[in-house]
Amino acid sequence: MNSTSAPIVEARNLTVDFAAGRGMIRAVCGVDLSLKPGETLALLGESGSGKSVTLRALMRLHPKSAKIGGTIQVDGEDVLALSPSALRAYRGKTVSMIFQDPGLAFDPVYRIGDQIAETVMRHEGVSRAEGRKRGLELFERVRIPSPERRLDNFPHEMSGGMRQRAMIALALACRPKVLLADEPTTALDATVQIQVLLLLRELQREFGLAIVFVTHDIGVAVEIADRIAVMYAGRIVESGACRDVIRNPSHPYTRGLLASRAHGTLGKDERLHAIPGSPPDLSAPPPGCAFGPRCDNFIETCAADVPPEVTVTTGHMARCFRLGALAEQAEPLAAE
Ligand SMILES: Nc1ncnc2c1ncn2[C@@H]1O[C@H](COP(=O)(O)OP(=O)(O)OP(=O)(O)O)[C@@H](O)[C@H]1O
Repeated sequence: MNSTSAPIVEARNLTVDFAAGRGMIRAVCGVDLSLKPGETLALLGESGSGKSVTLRALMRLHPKSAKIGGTIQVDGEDVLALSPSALRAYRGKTVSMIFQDPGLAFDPVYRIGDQIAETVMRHEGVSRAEGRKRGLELFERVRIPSPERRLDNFPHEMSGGMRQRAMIALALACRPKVLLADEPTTALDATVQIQVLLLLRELQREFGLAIVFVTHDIGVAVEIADRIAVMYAGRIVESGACRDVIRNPSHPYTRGLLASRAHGTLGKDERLHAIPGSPPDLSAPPPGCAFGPRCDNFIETCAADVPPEVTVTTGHMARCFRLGALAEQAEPLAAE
């Protein structure tokens, strides 16, 4: 990663609202994100915290009914102002996405090699043979065994781990600059998960990709990310370099995430049992700090206002009125 280069992804004061009954749900409230080429940012938080909605907004994949505010600049383009044709080029050539379920990326009735070739042909105007050649190179690169033969597979003919690799190949087919990853390893068993994370790290170095990686698993975030942004109820409540956030977790929610992780590997449904209570109903969020009702350090001020960003150390911030008091109680957490 080049620490002096300008950001390739920059979102400012991003908001996403959905109509819900007679009111609105604010799923993303004033998120700021900045990412340099070759850098990985993990968006970490429990279910419903707004991670996927944020990621989809960067891809402009939110439903038409959603109302989006703020600004998104990617590789110098104003993403929210792209015309339909510019948006088609943007998706694939500038930014690409991988999912937990490769079924979202592949059409089950076409051979995988044809789908990769079609994507390259559509974006780059090359011949089918060229598209196929790119597919073969990518299958070799993501280490799919017998790549020539595997290109002729239908998606259901591959194992879960192999389909995940094929989806990564498809996502990289047009050499994007930014990869958006929505829990791509969550459904895989632990060994395959590590292999896919290592592969993503290698590809990132090779292609200089910037990656935004959504996960509910702090262990996965530590494995893949340079920086971590912790989301709660649509806001980033803590962010910083991975080592700073892990060594000195400053928001009570981040501490809860780390404490729950310290109890062992958690399944998707049993995560975060260490934090009592559940996230707020976004159609009627509590006043002030949304984490307040679950927080052991709650004081009246917390219900009065949304906490501002407070600097913990350079490049590390948390949104909490109690940072000073918490720092005094801090015990080093050895989660690395
Ligand atoms: N199309 C939609 N219409 C209405 N509400 C939505 C829509 N998509 C998401 N939401 C709401 O936005 C909130 C944030 O959802 P989001 O999927 O971003 O959470 P997440 O942190 O990615 O969690 P998960 O890991 O479960 O996907 C949730 O309350 C969700 O119900």
